[in-house]
Amino acid sequence: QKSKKTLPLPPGPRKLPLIGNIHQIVGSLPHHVLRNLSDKYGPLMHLQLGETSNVIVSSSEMAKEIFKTHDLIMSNRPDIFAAKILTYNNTDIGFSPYGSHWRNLRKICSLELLTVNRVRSFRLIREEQVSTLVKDVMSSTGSVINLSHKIFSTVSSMIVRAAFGRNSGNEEQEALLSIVDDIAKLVAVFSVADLFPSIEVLHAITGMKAKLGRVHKLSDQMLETIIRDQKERKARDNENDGENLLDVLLRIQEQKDLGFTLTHDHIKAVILDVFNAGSETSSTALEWAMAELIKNPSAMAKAQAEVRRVYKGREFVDESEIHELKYLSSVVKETLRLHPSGVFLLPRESTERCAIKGYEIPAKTRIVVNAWAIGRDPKHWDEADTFKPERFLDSPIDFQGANMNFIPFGGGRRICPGINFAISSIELPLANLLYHFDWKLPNGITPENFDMTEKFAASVRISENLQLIPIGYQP
Ligand code: HEM
Repeated sequence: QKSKKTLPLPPGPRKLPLIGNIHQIVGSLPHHVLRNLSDKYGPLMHLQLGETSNVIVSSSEMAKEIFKTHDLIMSNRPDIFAAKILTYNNTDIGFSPYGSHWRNLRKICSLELLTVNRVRSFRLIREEQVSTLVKDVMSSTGSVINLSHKIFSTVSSMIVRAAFGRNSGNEEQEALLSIVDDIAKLVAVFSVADLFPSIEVLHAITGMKAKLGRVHKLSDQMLETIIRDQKERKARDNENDGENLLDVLLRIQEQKDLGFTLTHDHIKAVILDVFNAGSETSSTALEWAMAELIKNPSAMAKAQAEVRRVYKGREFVDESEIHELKYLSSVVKETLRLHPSGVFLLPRESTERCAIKGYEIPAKTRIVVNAWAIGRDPKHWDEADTFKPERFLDSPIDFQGANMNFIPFGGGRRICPGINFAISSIELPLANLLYHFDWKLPNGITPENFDMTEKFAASVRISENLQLIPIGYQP
């Protein structure tokens, strides 16, 4: 829809001088706050937050306008101070401005780094980590365990090993994951200074600048050590145990016919992206899948019956038959519909003005898509708030962003390039947790009063850690 004359901005609540609508969005669960506001002002809503102009998208029809009709001019990311410092001046994939550098990195992802074959090549790593998880849980059968911790450590170990191979020691891994956790919190934190870009000194006054500088220095030192060690090891051992992600990037860097330069900093930025984009998101999804199955015993029984039938008599659920677990795969989809790991995906920024449904979207508007609200829209989902994996059983809806009612991985040009990686890291541990164990709630808690309250952190997680009792299952 092209129009020359300036149209009105999308509707939104009344704005106060200077702060605009900031006071209206403060609340513990911003995805709920924004959905409630959108119920009043519409699925394309304008909010002025300090100096920044924002459009909040809360329906699949409007998401289609962003990710399909206007995808080309909606594929930039806003400049976020924390991200800029931590991602080597936005030279990673996730925060890179739309342009040739970003295109080069995406090409590396789709041809080398995150291809189906590459993800498949990490099968052994996943199976080993999940086997460690099963043994660990088995040793506590009958007593209460903190399953959330075990899930996070399993998924992160899979990612660390895929990135750096088998040799990174436990201490190094712990230190790295703690930095990644700090980074996630710093980027997720609602930074007032980002809403007033003209007042640069705010970043220093709020203490953000110093904090970011410290974390960046630590993460940089750690990446330097890992890269140096890996180069030395390759030169020394000449081992050939399959390429990890860092190997791939170092090899590509050497290629002379690339047509662009992949610098040392770019490699660090991309590796950091894989951790930041991959570990918390996949762990959170797995945690919610277990929580929903505990809350819904009949879905749990169906998922367990399926995996116990397909893997009957086997000691371990490996990846050989995992594609046959149709119900399990629907459980993962239904989990991501109700609990997308990034409730607002990653913010976009328009590069040119455009018109959507008769409203003006000026250039440099931040576009925030409430994927959580879209996944629960009663206009498109029957019993929208109910966990019903069956709805995906005979449905063609996949993760690739073709159906705008289901966009946990985003859509358009900037859709998540790690979908295969993510789904493999969620399905295998889930299948094993269901095959080897029955699960009970402690202290007289029943599925009915099991608390599913959310908390807003780096991603939206279940408020309390999953405290559950595993009971070893013998076929
Ligand atoms: C359940 C797990 C995951 C979820 C829900 C998820 C979701 C997302 C979303 C919503 C975006 C923004 C897309 C957009 O702007 O339209 C994104 C971007 C991204 N994701 Fe994922 N992701 C997951 C796992 C992973 C994994 C495992 C990796 C890598 C191994 C990864 C790598 C990335 C990267 C590099 C980007 C930036 C893409 C760009 O800006 O061009 N993600 N992800």
